Amino acid sequence: MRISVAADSKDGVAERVVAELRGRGHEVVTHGALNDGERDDWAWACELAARDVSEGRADQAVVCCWTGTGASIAANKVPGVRAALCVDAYTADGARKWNDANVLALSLRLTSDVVLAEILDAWLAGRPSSDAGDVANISHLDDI
Ligand SMILES: O=C(CO)[C@H](O)[C@H](O)COP(=O)(O)O
Repeated sequence: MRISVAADSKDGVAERVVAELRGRGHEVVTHGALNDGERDDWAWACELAARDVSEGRADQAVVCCWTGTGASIAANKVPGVRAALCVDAYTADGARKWNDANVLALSLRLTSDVVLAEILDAWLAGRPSSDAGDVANISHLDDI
């Protein structure tokens, strides 16, 4: 897959996200602090990654900030994006299975290297279940 990754800092697991995805064979596009000289602004960088998904330049995105909250809020402002802040593999699996989430939000502070690998395994293996059809019940909010 082609996956956009945004972060407002290289702290924590930011660069590890990119390495883990590339190591799994994915094509990675980076935004924000992951690119030398680019803005280290979470709202700006995470919007870019989310727009890559909504405008078809990426299949999925991973958005990161220190807490993960701003990253998820910024991404969820973009129409067609369903960003889920995931703290463990169970949440990541549920986000794909039940919410058909297309953007993974992570906390750079909270996510350890080990948990990151578990989250990515679950996220990348996850497929929307029939329950994910409930997502249609919120799609009208994209127009607001
Ligand atoms: O977690 C975040 C937003 O949700 C940011 O990473 C945190 O606020 C730090 O940002 P800044 O370096 O701009 O103060």
